[in-house]
Amino acid sequence: METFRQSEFELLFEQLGTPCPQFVQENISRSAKHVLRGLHYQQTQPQAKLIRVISGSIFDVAVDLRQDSKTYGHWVSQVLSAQNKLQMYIPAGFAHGFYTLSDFADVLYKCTDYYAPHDQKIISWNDPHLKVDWPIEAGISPILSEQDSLALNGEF
Ligand SMILES: Cc1cn([C@H]2C[C@H](O)[C@@H](COP(=O)(O)OP(=O)(O)O[C@H]3O[C@@H](C)C(=O)[C@@H](O)[C@H]3O)O2)c(=O)[nH]c1=O
Repeated sequence: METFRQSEFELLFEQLGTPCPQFVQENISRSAKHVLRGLHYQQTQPQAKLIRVISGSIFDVAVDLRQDSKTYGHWVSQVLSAQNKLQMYIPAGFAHGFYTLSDFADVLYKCTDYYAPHDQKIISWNDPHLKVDWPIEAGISPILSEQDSLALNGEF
C-alpha cells in the first residue's frame, strides 16, 4: 500500500489554502512500553512532522505554541498504531510528544527541516497548565530520556 503521495498532500494543502510542506528528513525511533518522548520543538528552525507507527501503538500529542493562535496552549491527541494506520500531521509551531502503549513501538516520521540539536526545546510532559491527559496506567511512571526528565514547564 502507499503511505505517502506528494500529489495528494499538495491537493490537501491547496484545499486548506496554505503552502504545502516539503519534507527533507525522515527518522525512525523504537520505544519500549511506557516510554514517553516530548514535548519537543525547534525554536528558530521549526519542523512540521508527519508521524506514523509501523509496529505497535502510541498516544501521540501535538501542542499549539503559535502565540497568535486562537488555540495557543491547547493540545490534541490521537492513538496511532500499525493496525489503524493513521498518520498525524504536526504543523510547524507545535510541540510534539508521544507515550508508548504497546510492548514496543516503531515510529517513523518525516520533518520539514533538519535536526538542529542546539535549537531543540522541550516542554515538560506534565506541564501543569497544559494538562495533557496521558493514558498512563495507575502506579506507572513514564520512562523518560535524561533531557526530557530535565525539561521545564512552558509559559502558558
Ligand atoms: C531527533 C533526532 C535525533 N538524533 C539523534 C540525537 C541522539 O543521539 C539520538 C536521540 O535523540 P532524542 O533523544 O532527541 O530523540 P527523540 O526523543 O526520539 O526525539 C524525537 O522526539 C519526538 C517526540 C519528536 O517530536 C522528534 O522531533 C524528536 O525530537 O538521536 C539525530 O541524529 N537526528 C534527529 O533528527
